[in-house]
Amino acid sequence: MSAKYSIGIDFGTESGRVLVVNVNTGEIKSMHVECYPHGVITDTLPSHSNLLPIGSALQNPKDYLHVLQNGIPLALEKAGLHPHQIVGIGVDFTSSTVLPVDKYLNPLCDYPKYHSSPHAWVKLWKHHPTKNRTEQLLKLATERKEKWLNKLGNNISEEWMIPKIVEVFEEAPDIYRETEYFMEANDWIVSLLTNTITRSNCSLAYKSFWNEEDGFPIEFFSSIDVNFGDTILSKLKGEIKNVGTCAGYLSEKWADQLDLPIGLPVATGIIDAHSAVLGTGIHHSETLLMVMGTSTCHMMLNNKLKEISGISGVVKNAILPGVYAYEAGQSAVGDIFGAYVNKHIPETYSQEARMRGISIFDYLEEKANQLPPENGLIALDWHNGNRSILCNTDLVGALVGLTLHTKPEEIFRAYLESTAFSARIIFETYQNYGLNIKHVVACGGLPQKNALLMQIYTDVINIPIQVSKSNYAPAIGAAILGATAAGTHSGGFDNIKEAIKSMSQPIEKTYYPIQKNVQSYEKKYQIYKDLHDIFGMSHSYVMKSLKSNKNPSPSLENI
Ligand SMILES: Nc1ncnc2c1ncn2[C@@H]1O[C@H](COP(=O)(O)OP(=O)(O)O)[C@@H](O)[C@H]1O
Ligand SMILES: O=C(CO)[C@H](O)[C@H](O)COP(=O)(O)O
Repeated sequence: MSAKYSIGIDFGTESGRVLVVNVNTGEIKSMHVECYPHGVITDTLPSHSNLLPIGSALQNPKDYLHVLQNGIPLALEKAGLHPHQIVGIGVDFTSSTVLPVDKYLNPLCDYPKYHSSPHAWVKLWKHHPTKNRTEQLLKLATERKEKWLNKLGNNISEEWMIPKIVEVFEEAPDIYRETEYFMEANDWIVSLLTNTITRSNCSLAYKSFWNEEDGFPIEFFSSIDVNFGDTILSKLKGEIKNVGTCAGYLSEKWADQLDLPIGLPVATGIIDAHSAVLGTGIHHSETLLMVMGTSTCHMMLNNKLKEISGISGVVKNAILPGVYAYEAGQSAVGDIFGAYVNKHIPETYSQEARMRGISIFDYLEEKANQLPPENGLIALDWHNGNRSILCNTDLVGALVGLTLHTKPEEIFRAYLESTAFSARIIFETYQNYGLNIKHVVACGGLPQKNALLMQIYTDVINIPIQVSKSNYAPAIGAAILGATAAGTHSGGFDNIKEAIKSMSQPIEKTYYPIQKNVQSYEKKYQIYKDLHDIFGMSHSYVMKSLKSNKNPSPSLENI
C-alpha cells in the first residue's frame, strides 16, 4: 500500500509555505515557500501614490492565492506523489488578518471602484492605525462589564478583527455596506477551497469577541452603533466549526486548479501560533511554547481556566478538544532585528560580511557573541508596540546607555536581550496566575537562525530551552489537521491526538542556562523592569484602571 500524505499550508507575514507531510512518520516529503509578491503594504497601494495612514499594514489577497496556485503544484511535483496519496489539507494563518468580500467571496479590493481605498484591502494582523477607536471600544466594553473581556486579557487589541471592521464601518461606509462577509484570511482560504462559508472557532474566539457559550456580543455591537449592531452579524455569518474538524471538501474548481482529487477533506483553519502547538506535539500543561519569528507568541495549554490580565486570551477547544489554550505575545521580535540590520548597519560591516560570504545577521551575531552580558546598554523592544502585558500599540522602543563609542554589535545584542527580558515578563505573568512553567520549547524561524539569541533567552529565564527540529511547526500543525479532517477511513486519523503522535516534530537541540550569565542577566532584568514600568505605565491601560480606582492585575502589581 502506498504511503499517505497531508498538505499543510502556513500563511505567514511575508510568505506562505506548503508542506507535504507523511501521515505515519511525520517526514516532510517536500516543501515550497512562496514570498508574497506585494509583501506588506505600508506606504502606498499598488498603482496609487496617496500615502497610507501611519501604522498601516495591508496585503494583496492575490498573494495568498499565488501560494495555493503555485505552491501546492510545485510542492506536489517535488514530492513526486500521485494526487491520490494526499488525504487532506490543513491551513494556518497569521491573525487577525481580515478582508471584506462579496457573496462570491471575491475581495472588494478587486473592484476597480474600491482599488484605491485601503479599507477594501486585507488588513494584516499588524495593521495599527486604529488606536483611538480601539481604546474607545475597550472603554465601552469595560464600562459595560462585558464578560468576554475577562478571557481576552481584559484588553482589546488593534490587531484583532472587530476593531479592523469598525474602522471600515466608520471610515468607508460604502465598502462596509457592500461587504457581504468580513473574513479572517484563514477562513477565506478554507471557504474558497470548499465552496462553503466556514469559520474557525479559534480565530473567532481570540480575535472577534465570540465565545462558545454566548456567541457574538450583539448588545455590545449595538452599543458601538445601532446600525453596526443591526448589520454586523450577517457579515460574520458562516458555519462555526472547531479546530480538529473537517470544514468541507475540495471543490471541483479548486481540485482542477491544484491537480488534486475532488472532494479532498479540508480542515477547519487555525491561527499560526496555535498550529505550532500541534506541530511541536506539546500536550503538557507545564510546557510553554515560544513561536519565534517576525513576532513571538507564547502558548500554553491547561485544563483549568485562569483569567489573566494582559495576555492575548484564553479559549477552550481552540487547539485541543476540552483543553484551554493560552496565548500571549510580543508584537515585534525578528522584525526589530531585521529593521536594525537593514537600516542602521555601517557599510564596512556589510562589506566584511559579504567578503566572508556570510549574512549580516550571522556576522553581527558572531561579533555580539564576543561581548559579555554585563555591557551597559539596555533596550526596550516596543518598536511595534507592546502586545503583552501592557497591551499598548502606541509604545515605542528605547535604547539606554549609548556612548560615542557604542558599536553596532552592542546595540544588536541589546535588542536580542530586550526581547528575552520582554518574554520573561510574560513568563512571570503566567506564573503569577498559577500556570507553572517547567519546560520551554521554541519553534519558528528564529531559533534555528540565531544560537546566541537562544542562549540569551535561556540565561534570562533560567530554564533549559528545547528547540524543535522543524522551522515549520505551524505548517506541520496544519498538516496534522488535514490528516485529522480525513479520518481513518481515508488514511488519516480520527482524532488530533493520534495525528500528533505520528506527525509532530521532535526536539533537535537543548540550550542550558550558563549560571554566570544567569546572574548577570538577573541584575540587568531588574533594570529592564524599571524601564518597562517607567516607560510603559504612563501609557498603559493599567494606569487607566488605576485612575478609575480598579485593582491592577496581580502580575502588574508585582512589577
Ligand atoms: N540570523 C538572524 N538573527 C536574528 N533575526 C533574524 C535572523 N534571520 C532572520 N531574522 C529575522 O527573523 C524574522 C523571520 O523569521 P521567520 O520565522 O522566518 O518568519 P515569519 O515570522 O514570517 O514566519 C525576520 O523578522 C528577520 O528579520
Ligand atoms: O497574533 C498572531 C497570532 O495570534 C500572529 O499570527 C502572529 O503574531 C504573527 O505571526 P508571525 O510573526 O509568525 O508572522
